[in-house]
Amino acid sequence: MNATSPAPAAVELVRVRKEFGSAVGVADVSLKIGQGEFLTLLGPSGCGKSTLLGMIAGFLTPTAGKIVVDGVDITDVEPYRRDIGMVFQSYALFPHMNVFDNIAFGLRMRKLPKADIAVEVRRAIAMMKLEGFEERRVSQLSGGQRQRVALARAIVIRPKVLLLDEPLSALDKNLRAQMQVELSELHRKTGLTTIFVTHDQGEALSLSDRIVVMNRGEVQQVAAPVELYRTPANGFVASFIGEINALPVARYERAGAEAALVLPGAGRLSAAAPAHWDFTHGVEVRAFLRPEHVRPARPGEQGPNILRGVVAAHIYQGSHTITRVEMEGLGLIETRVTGADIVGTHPVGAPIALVFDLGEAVLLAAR
Ligand SMILES: Nc1ncnc2c1ncn2[C@@H]1O[C@H](COP(=O)(O)OP(=O)(O)OP(=O)(O)O)[C@@H](O)[C@H]1O
Repeated sequence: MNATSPAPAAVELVRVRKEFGSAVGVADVSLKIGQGEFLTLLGPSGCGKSTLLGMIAGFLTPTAGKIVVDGVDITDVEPYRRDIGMVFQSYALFPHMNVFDNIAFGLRMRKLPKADIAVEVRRAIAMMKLEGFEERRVSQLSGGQRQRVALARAIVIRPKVLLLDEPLSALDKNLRAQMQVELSELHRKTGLTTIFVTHDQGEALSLSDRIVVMNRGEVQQVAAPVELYRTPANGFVASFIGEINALPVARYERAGAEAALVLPGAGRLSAAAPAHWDFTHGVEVRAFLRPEHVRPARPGEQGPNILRGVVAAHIYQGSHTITRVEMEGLGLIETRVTGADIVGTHPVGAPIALVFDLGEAVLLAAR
């Protein structure tokens, strides 16, 4: 899906706002969600994700603004009339009912004929791979199975929009990874417009067509995962998505095709300026550089962009090691190297030289 111009909007939020007394939970959010799009609301705790989702579902009334689904203003429509399926972290299933009855609940409320209910429930059961569990009580299921029942219950009504509020956060790491794949498959098979809430950036990056990064009730950036990772719009997004080194404010110098940063007390870094670095010579900028773009210098290596520091810590992560280096004028800088050799070659406290690949940095105007 295109990051800037989604297909015809399935959901449109127009200056949606929610105040709780004097506190602002969601501040004037406008957003178009494309038909069939998998859109994720991502942000730290308290940024307003659940409040925004609650307003789309109809559990919360906006203080101002409008919510439109398939061209119809539903701002004042009761939740159960919105044709929206919802799954929560806590499952919210009926523990005394069996799997079949849990999934059939929404269809019975809609007074569908019994035979149709059986057909639809069987379809949802097959889609969520729950065959054989129809008669089981929910209390006799594992966490992953319960979440699959919750998903089946949400999709069985053939909703216009599927809302998922941290549905995987109660699951352990392996099950979570497996359920991510299942969610992806479910989305592919149903083509349902999906709005997913998470504070887990890895989950957001792997599942979404587009991600909405929120902070303090406000949208910081809306973009496809790769675009968000490579070209974050501001310091908050840069620091929130993936690991990144935020360098101190520096002076930007430009001479022909070469750009340089003069970092007070640390030195100078330079690069062939990428085309999008259109800063004026002499302005103050901040550079953000991922750990994979900072590497230990080879023994005896000379050249530009090499700065020196002292190893502060190693964090061994299996396939790679994150090494933290204390650098004068820069503070702690992280480098990411394959394997664990660096732990032996550069023990904590040893001097180390790092090569900065400045051309890969995200550069933002310092304000
Ligand atoms: N019923 C309420 N009364 C007062 N303040 C509220 C209420 N619900 C939410 N808030 C506030 O609104 C802001 C947004 O909350 P919200 O639950 O939407 O955040 P979130 O991003 O979903 O967080 P989390 O990831 O922790 O669930 C927070 O500052 C929260 O304290």
